[in-house]
Amino acid sequence: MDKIHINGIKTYAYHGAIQEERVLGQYFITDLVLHVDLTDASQTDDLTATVHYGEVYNLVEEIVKGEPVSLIERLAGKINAALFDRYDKIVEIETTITKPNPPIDGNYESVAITLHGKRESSWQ
Ligand SMILES: Nc1nc2c(c(=O)[nH]1)N=C([C@H](O)[C@@H](O)CO)CN2
Repeated sequence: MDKIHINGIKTYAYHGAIQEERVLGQYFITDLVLHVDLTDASQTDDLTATVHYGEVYNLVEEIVKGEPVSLIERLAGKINAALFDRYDKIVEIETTITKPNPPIDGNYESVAITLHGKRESSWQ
C-alpha cells in the first residue's frame, strides 16, 4: 500500500501521568504514516483523490493541544480515531508520539510509542 508521511509535528502540551507534566507541559513530537491508495492521485494530479496532509496536520495539532490525557498511547488513539473518522481513504495508520524530554532521569535520547491502527471493515 502507498503511504503519506507527516514527520516531526512539534507541539507544546500538558499530557502525562504525573502532576509535574500537567502543570509545566513539554514538547510532543508526532510522526504519522497514513496507508492510502495513491494510484488515482498519481494519475489525475487531483488533490481530492488523496488525503491533504495540511488538513491532517491541523487536525493533529488540535488534538494534541486539546484535553490532556495521561498516556501517549491514549493520545495516539485519539489521533487515529479522528483520522479514520474524517478520511475514508485511510486504511491503516501508524502514529508515533515522542517525548523528547520526559521527567525521567537517565541517559537516553527520548521515549516514544507507535500505535498501529487498521480500519475496521464495515461489511461483515
Ligand atoms: N508506556 C508509557 N509509559 C509511561 C508513560 C506513557 O505515556 N506511556 N508516561 C509516563 C509519565 O507520564 C512519564 O512521562 C514520566 O514518568 C510514564 N511511563
